[in-house]
Amino acid sequence: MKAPRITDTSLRDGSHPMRHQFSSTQVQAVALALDEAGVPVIEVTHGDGLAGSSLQYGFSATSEMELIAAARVVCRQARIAVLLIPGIGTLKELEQAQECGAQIVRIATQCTEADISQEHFEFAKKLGMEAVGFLMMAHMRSPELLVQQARIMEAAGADCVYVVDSAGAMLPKDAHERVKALKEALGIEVGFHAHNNLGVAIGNSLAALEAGADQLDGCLRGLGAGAGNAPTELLAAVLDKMSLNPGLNIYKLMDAAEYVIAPMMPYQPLPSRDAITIGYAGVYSTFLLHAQRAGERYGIDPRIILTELGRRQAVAGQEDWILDVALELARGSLPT
Ligand SMILES: CC[C@H](O)CC(=O)C(=O)O
Ligand SMILES: [Mn+2]
Repeated sequence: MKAPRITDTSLRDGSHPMRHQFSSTQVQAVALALDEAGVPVIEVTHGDGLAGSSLQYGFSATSEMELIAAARVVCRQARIAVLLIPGIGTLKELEQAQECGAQIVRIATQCTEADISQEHFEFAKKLGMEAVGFLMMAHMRSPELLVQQARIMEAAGADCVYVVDSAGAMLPKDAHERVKALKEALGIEVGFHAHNNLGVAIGNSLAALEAGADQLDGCLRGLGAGAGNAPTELLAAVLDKMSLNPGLNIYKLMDAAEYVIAPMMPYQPLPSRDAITIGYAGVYSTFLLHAQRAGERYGIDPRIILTELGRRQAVAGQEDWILDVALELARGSLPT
Protein backbone atom coordinates (compact mmCIF):
# COMPACT_ATOMS: atom_id res chain seq x y z
CA MET A 1 0.00 0.00 0.00
CA LYS A 2 1.18 3.55 -0.67
CA ALA A 3 0.32 6.77 1.14
CA PRO A 4 -2.79 8.30 -0.48
CA ARG A 5 -3.26 11.90 -1.52
CA ILE A 6 -5.80 13.53 0.78
CA THR A 7 -8.39 16.03 -0.41
CA ASP A 8 -10.15 17.91 2.36
CA THR A 9 -13.68 18.84 1.38
CA SER A 10 -14.84 20.61 4.58
CA LEU A 11 -15.31 23.78 2.51
CA ARG A 12 -17.46 22.00 -0.10
CA ASP A 13 -19.20 18.89 1.33
CA GLY A 14 -19.23 20.80 4.64
CA SER A 15 -21.18 23.55 2.90
CA HIS A 16 -24.32 21.32 3.16
CA PRO A 17 -24.55 21.27 6.98
CA MET A 18 -23.43 24.93 6.98
CA ARG A 19 -26.46 25.59 4.75
CA HIS A 20 -24.02 27.23 2.34
CA GLN A 21 -23.41 30.13 4.73
CA PHE A 22 -19.58 30.06 4.85
CA SER A 23 -18.05 33.54 4.94
CA SER A 24 -14.71 34.48 3.36
CA THR A 25 -13.21 34.88 6.84
CA GLN A 26 -14.28 31.36 7.83
CA VAL A 27 -13.01 29.90 4.55
CA GLN A 28 -9.65 31.59 5.02
CA ALA A 29 -9.29 30.33 8.58
CA VAL A 30 -10.04 26.73 7.54
CA ALA A 31 -7.91 26.84 4.37
CA LEU A 32 -4.96 28.32 6.27
CA ALA A 33 -5.15 25.64 8.97
CA LEU A 34 -5.36 22.85 6.38
CA ASP A 35 -2.50 24.31 4.35
CA GLU A 36 -0.28 24.60 7.42
CA ALA A 37 -1.09 20.99 8.34
CA GLY A 38 0.18 19.83 4.94
CA VAL A 39 -3.14 18.95 3.27
CA PRO A 40 -2.33 19.08 -0.47
CA VAL A 41 -5.83 19.64 -1.90
CA ILE A 42 -8.63 21.78 -0.46
CA GLU A 43 -12.04 21.75 -2.14
CA VAL A 44 -14.02 25.01 -2.00
CA THR A 45 -17.44 25.33 -3.67
CA HIS A 46 -21.15 25.46 -2.87
CA GLY A 47 -22.13 22.00 -1.55
CA ASP A 48 -23.82 21.17 -4.87
CA GLY A 49 -20.87 22.40 -6.87
CA LEU A 50 -20.29 25.46 -9.02
CA ALA A 51 -23.49 27.48 -9.52
CA GLY A 52 -25.25 25.41 -6.86
CA SER A 53 -26.41 28.61 -5.16
CA SER A 54 -30.12 28.58 -6.06
CA LEU A 55 -33.63 28.19 -4.72
CA GLN A 56 -33.45 24.42 -5.34
CA TYR A 57 -30.18 23.80 -3.48
CA GLY A 58 -29.97 26.80 -1.13
CA PHE A 59 -28.45 30.20 -1.68
CA SER A 60 -24.82 30.83 -0.66
CA ALA A 61 -24.13 33.68 1.77
CA THR A 62 -20.99 34.61 -0.18
CA SER A 63 -20.28 34.07 -3.87
CA GLU A 64 -18.25 30.92 -4.38
CA MET A 65 -15.81 32.76 -6.65
CA GLU A 66 -15.04 35.06 -3.73
CA LEU A 67 -14.59 32.02 -1.45
CA ILE A 68 -12.27 30.28 -3.94
CA ALA A 69 -10.13 33.41 -4.28
CA ALA A 70 -10.10 33.90 -0.50
CA ALA A 71 -8.85 30.33 0.06
CA ARG A 72 -6.29 30.61 -2.71
CA VAL A 73 -4.50 33.64 -1.24
CA VAL A 74 -3.82 32.00 2.12
CA CYS A 75 -2.46 28.71 0.75
CA ARG A 76 1.28 28.27 0.44
CA GLN A 77 1.38 24.67 -0.75
CA ALA A 78 -2.19 23.41 -1.06
CA ARG A 79 -4.02 23.50 -4.37
CA ILE A 80 -7.66 24.52 -4.58
CA ALA A 81 -10.19 22.13 -6.08
CA VAL A 82 -13.78 22.86 -7.12
CA LEU A 83 -16.71 20.53 -7.68
CA LEU A 84 -18.69 20.75 -10.90
CA ILE A 85 -21.92 18.85 -11.54
CA PRO A 86 -22.72 19.11 -15.26
CA GLY A 87 -26.25 20.48 -15.52
CA ILE A 88 -25.83 22.63 -12.42
CA GLY A 89 -22.45 24.23 -13.20
CA THR A 90 -21.31 25.13 -16.70
CA LEU A 91 -18.05 25.66 -18.54
CA LYS A 92 -18.42 29.39 -17.88
CA GLU A 93 -18.29 28.93 -14.10
CA LEU A 94 -15.40 26.50 -14.46
CA GLU A 95 -13.38 29.11 -16.32
CA GLN A 96 -14.23 31.74 -13.69
CA ALA A 97 -13.19 29.36 -10.91
CA GLN A 98 -9.89 28.72 -12.65
CA GLU A 99 -9.32 32.48 -12.94
CA CYS A 100 -10.01 32.77 -9.20
CA GLY A 101 -7.26 30.24 -8.49
CA ALA A 102 -8.78 26.74 -8.75
CA GLN A 103 -6.30 24.26 -10.20
CA ILE A 104 -8.28 21.04 -9.88
CA VAL A 105 -11.86 20.30 -10.90
CA ARG A 106 -13.81 17.31 -9.66
CA ILE A 107 -16.52 16.57 -12.22
CA ALA A 108 -19.41 14.72 -10.59
CA THR A 109 -22.15 12.70 -12.27
CA GLN A 110 -24.56 10.02 -11.17
CA CYS A 111 -22.60 6.80 -11.54
CA THR A 112 -24.64 5.82 -14.62
CA GLU A 113 -24.26 9.16 -16.44
CA ALA A 114 -20.56 9.65 -17.08
CA ASP A 115 -21.29 10.49 -20.72
CA ILE A 116 -22.64 13.93 -19.76
CA SER A 117 -19.20 14.88 -18.41
CA GLN A 118 -17.12 14.53 -21.57
CA GLU A 119 -17.05 18.17 -22.70
CA HIS A 120 -16.34 19.27 -19.13
CA PHE A 121 -13.24 17.06 -18.93
CA GLU A 122 -12.06 18.26 -22.32
CA PHE A 123 -12.54 21.90 -21.33
CA ALA A 124 -10.78 21.42 -17.98
CA LYS A 125 -7.77 19.93 -19.75
CA LYS A 126 -7.76 22.86 -22.19
CA LEU A 127 -7.64 25.19 -19.19
CA GLY A 128 -4.63 23.23 -17.90
CA MET A 129 -6.49 21.93 -14.85
CA GLU A 130 -6.20 18.56 -13.16
CA ALA A 131 -9.53 16.80 -13.78
CA VAL A 132 -10.99 14.22 -11.42
CA GLY A 133 -14.13 12.18 -12.09
CA PHE A 134 -16.63 11.67 -9.27
CA LEU A 135 -19.05 8.75 -9.77
CA MET A 136 -21.79 9.50 -7.24
CA MET A 137 -24.16 7.03 -5.55
CA ALA A 138 -21.72 4.27 -6.50
CA HIS A 139 -23.33 1.79 -4.07
CA MET A 140 -26.27 1.50 -6.49
CA ARG A 141 -24.31 -0.15 -9.27
CA SER A 142 -22.01 -3.15 -9.70
CA PRO A 143 -18.22 -2.86 -9.98
CA GLU A 144 -18.52 -3.89 -13.67
CA LEU A 145 -20.95 -1.07 -14.46
CA LEU A 146 -18.76 1.44 -12.62
CA VAL A 147 -15.77 0.32 -14.70
CA GLN A 148 -17.70 1.09 -17.91
CA GLN A 149 -18.58 4.55 -16.63
CA ALA A 150 -15.07 5.26 -15.33
CA ARG A 151 -13.66 4.32 -18.74
CA ILE A 152 -15.80 7.06 -20.31
CA MET A 153 -14.26 9.59 -17.92
CA GLU A 154 -10.75 8.25 -18.54
CA ALA A 155 -11.22 8.53 -22.31
CA ALA A 156 -12.45 12.12 -21.88
CA GLY A 157 -9.22 13.08 -20.07
CA ALA A 158 -9.77 12.31 -16.37
CA ASP A 159 -6.57 12.09 -14.28
CA CYS A 160 -8.39 10.12 -11.58
CA VAL A 161 -11.85 8.64 -11.04
CA TYR A 162 -13.48 8.45 -7.61
CA VAL A 163 -15.89 5.86 -6.27
CA VAL A 164 -18.27 8.09 -4.31
CA ASP A 165 -20.34 6.62 -1.49
CA SER A 166 -22.81 9.53 -1.49
CA ALA A 167 -25.32 7.73 0.73
CA GLY A 168 -22.80 6.25 3.14
CA ALA A 169 -24.46 2.96 2.22
CA MET A 170 -21.35 0.87 1.55
CA LEU A 171 -19.71 -1.64 3.82
CA PRO A 172 -15.94 -2.20 3.58
CA LYS A 173 -16.40 -5.11 1.14
CA ASP A 174 -18.44 -2.87 -1.21
CA ALA A 175 -15.79 -0.15 -1.17
CA HIS A 176 -13.00 -2.68 -1.69
CA GLU A 177 -14.53 -4.45 -4.67
CA ARG A 178 -15.46 -1.22 -6.49
CA VAL A 179 -12.04 0.40 -6.05
CA LYS A 180 -10.27 -2.85 -6.97
CA ALA A 181 -12.30 -3.18 -10.18
CA LEU A 182 -11.42 0.38 -11.23
CA LYS A 183 -7.75 -0.07 -10.34
CA GLU A 184 -7.58 -3.20 -12.47
CA ALA A 185 -9.36 -1.63 -15.44
CA LEU A 186 -7.98 1.92 -15.59
CA GLY A 187 -4.59 3.40 -16.33
CA ILE A 188 -5.22 6.44 -14.10
CA GLU A 189 -5.55 7.03 -10.37
CA VAL A 190 -8.59 5.93 -8.38
CA GLY A 191 -10.09 7.68 -5.36
CA PHE A 192 -12.68 7.00 -2.68
CA HIS A 193 -15.09 9.44 -0.98
CA ALA A 194 -16.79 8.13 2.16
CA HIS A 195 -19.86 9.16 4.16
CA ASN A 196 -20.37 7.96 7.70
CA ASN A 197 -24.08 7.09 7.81
CA LEU A 198 -23.37 3.50 8.81
CA GLY A 199 -20.41 4.48 11.00
CA VAL A 200 -17.80 2.99 8.67
CA ALA A 201 -16.36 5.97 6.78
CA ILE A 202 -12.85 5.35 8.09
CA GLY A 203 -13.16 1.56 7.69
CA ASN A 204 -14.38 1.99 4.11
CA SER A 205 -11.54 4.41 3.34
CA LEU A 206 -9.05 1.83 4.62
CA ALA A 207 -10.71 -0.93 2.58
CA ALA A 208 -10.42 1.34 -0.48
CA LEU A 209 -6.76 1.93 0.33
CA GLU A 210 -6.12 -1.80 0.59
CA ALA A 211 -7.77 -2.19 -2.82
CA GLY A 212 -5.25 0.32 -4.22
CA ALA A 213 -6.94 3.74 -3.87
CA ASP A 214 -4.54 6.58 -4.65
CA GLN A 215 -6.71 9.40 -3.29
CA LEU A 216 -9.02 9.68 -0.28
CA ASP A 217 -11.35 12.43 0.93
CA GLY A 218 -11.90 13.79 4.40
CA CYS A 219 -13.54 16.71 6.21
CA LEU A 220 -12.36 18.29 9.44
CA ARG A 221 -14.50 16.95 12.28
CA GLY A 222 -16.44 15.03 9.61
CA LEU A 223 -18.21 18.23 8.50
CA GLY A 224 -20.15 16.99 5.48
CA ALA A 225 -23.61 16.00 4.30
CA GLY A 226 -25.66 13.35 6.12
CA ALA A 227 -23.62 11.81 8.92
CA GLY A 228 -20.58 13.63 7.56
CA ASN A 229 -17.47 12.29 5.86
CA ALA A 230 -14.34 10.54 7.11
CA PRO A 231 -12.83 13.07 9.56
CA THR A 232 -9.55 14.31 8.03
CA GLU A 233 -7.78 14.43 11.41
CA LEU A 234 -8.82 10.84 12.15
CA LEU A 235 -7.82 9.63 8.70
CA ALA A 236 -4.43 11.28 9.18
CA ALA A 237 -3.89 9.65 12.58
CA VAL A 238 -4.88 6.21 11.27
CA LEU A 239 -2.64 6.57 8.20
CA ASP A 240 0.24 7.68 10.41
CA LYS A 241 -0.23 4.59 12.55
CA MET A 242 -0.08 2.47 9.39
CA SER A 243 3.16 4.25 8.33
CA LEU A 244 1.24 5.66 5.36
CA ASN A 245 1.13 9.33 6.39
CA PRO A 246 1.44 11.37 3.17
CA GLY A 247 3.05 14.33 5.01
CA LEU A 248 0.19 15.50 7.22
CA ASN A 249 0.81 17.09 10.61
CA ILE A 250 -1.66 15.15 12.74
CA TYR A 251 -1.55 17.48 15.76
CA LYS A 252 -2.20 20.52 13.57
CA LEU A 253 -5.16 18.74 11.97
CA MET A 254 -6.57 17.80 15.38
CA ASP A 255 -6.22 21.45 16.46
CA ALA A 256 -7.87 22.67 13.24
CA ALA A 257 -10.80 20.32 13.87
CA GLU A 258 -11.16 21.34 17.50
CA TYR A 259 -10.44 25.06 17.45
CA VAL A 260 -11.03 26.24 13.87
CA ILE A 261 -13.95 24.33 12.41
CA ALA A 262 -15.89 23.04 15.44
CA PRO A 263 -16.81 26.56 16.65
CA MET A 264 -18.29 27.33 13.21
CA MET A 265 -20.43 24.19 12.97
CA PRO A 266 -24.19 24.55 13.51
CA TYR A 267 -24.26 20.89 14.66
CA GLN A 268 -22.00 17.85 14.68
CA PRO A 269 -22.87 15.52 11.77
CA LEU A 270 -23.12 11.98 13.15
CA PRO A 271 -25.01 8.76 12.51
CA SER A 272 -28.24 10.05 14.07
CA ARG A 273 -31.40 7.98 13.52
CA ASP A 274 -32.22 9.90 10.31
CA ALA A 275 -28.64 9.69 9.02
CA ILE A 276 -28.48 5.93 9.70
CA THR A 277 -31.72 5.58 7.73
CA ILE A 278 -30.00 7.34 4.80
CA GLY A 279 -27.16 4.80 4.82
CA TYR A 280 -29.50 1.89 5.37
CA ALA A 281 -31.95 2.89 2.64
CA GLY A 282 -29.21 4.12 0.28
CA VAL A 283 -30.46 7.70 -0.10
CA TYR A 284 -28.44 10.74 -1.06
CA SER A 285 -26.77 12.22 2.07
CA THR A 286 -27.70 15.74 0.99
CA PHE A 287 -31.40 14.82 1.35
CA LEU A 288 -31.08 14.69 5.15
CA LEU A 289 -31.85 18.33 5.95
CA HIS A 290 -34.55 18.58 3.26
CA ALA A 291 -36.31 15.44 4.56
CA GLN A 292 -36.12 16.71 8.14
CA ARG A 293 -37.67 20.03 7.10
CA ALA A 294 -40.41 18.31 5.08
CA GLY A 295 -41.08 15.93 7.99
CA GLU A 296 -41.50 18.84 10.36
CA ARG A 297 -43.79 20.67 7.95
CA TYR A 298 -46.11 17.72 7.35
CA GLY A 299 -45.79 15.94 10.70
CA ILE A 300 -44.10 12.86 9.22
CA ASP A 301 -41.16 10.93 10.65
CA PRO A 302 -38.24 11.80 8.28
CA ARG A 303 -37.20 8.13 8.34
CA ILE A 304 -40.41 7.17 6.56
CA ILE A 305 -39.81 9.83 3.90
CA LEU A 306 -36.20 8.70 3.44
CA THR A 307 -37.14 5.03 3.25
CA GLU A 308 -39.68 5.78 0.50
CA LEU A 309 -37.07 7.84 -1.39
CA GLY A 310 -34.69 4.89 -1.14
CA ARG A 311 -37.38 2.58 -2.53
CA ARG A 312 -37.83 5.00 -5.45
CA GLN A 313 -34.04 5.14 -5.98
CA ALA A 314 -34.02 8.94 -5.91
CA VAL A 315 -30.77 10.61 -6.94
CA ALA A 316 -29.40 14.17 -6.80
CA GLY A 317 -31.54 16.58 -8.76
CA GLN A 318 -34.71 14.89 -7.54
CA GLU A 319 -34.94 16.99 -4.36
CA ASP A 320 -38.50 17.95 -5.38
CA TRP A 321 -39.54 14.33 -4.69
CA ILE A 322 -38.90 14.91 -0.99
CA LEU A 323 -41.84 17.30 -0.66
CA ASP A 324 -44.00 15.14 -2.96
CA VAL A 325 -43.37 12.07 -0.81
CA ALA A 326 -43.99 13.96 2.44
CA LEU A 327 -47.24 15.36 1.06
CA GLU A 328 -48.41 11.94 -0.18
CA LEU A 329 -47.63 10.45 3.23
CA ALA A 330 -49.48 13.26 5.00
CA ARG A 331 -52.53 12.71 2.78
CA GLY A 332 -52.42 9.01 3.57
CA SER A 333 -51.95 8.02 -0.07
CA LEU A 334 -48.80 6.03 0.82
CA PRO A 335 -48.48 3.37 3.55
CA THR A 336 -46.44 4.58 6.56
C1 LIG B 1 -24.59 17.21 -4.42
C2 LIG B 1 -23.15 16.88 -4.62
C3 LIG B 1 -22.67 15.89 -3.60
O1 LIG B 1 -22.65 16.50 -2.31
C4 LIG B 1 -21.33 15.34 -4.02
C5 LIG B 1 -20.82 14.43 -2.98
O2 LIG B 1 -19.99 14.82 -2.17
C6 LIG B 1 -21.37 13.09 -2.85
O3 LIG B 1 -22.09 12.62 -3.75
O4 LIG B 1 -21.09 12.47 -1.81
MN1 LIG C 1 -20.10 13.76 -0.28
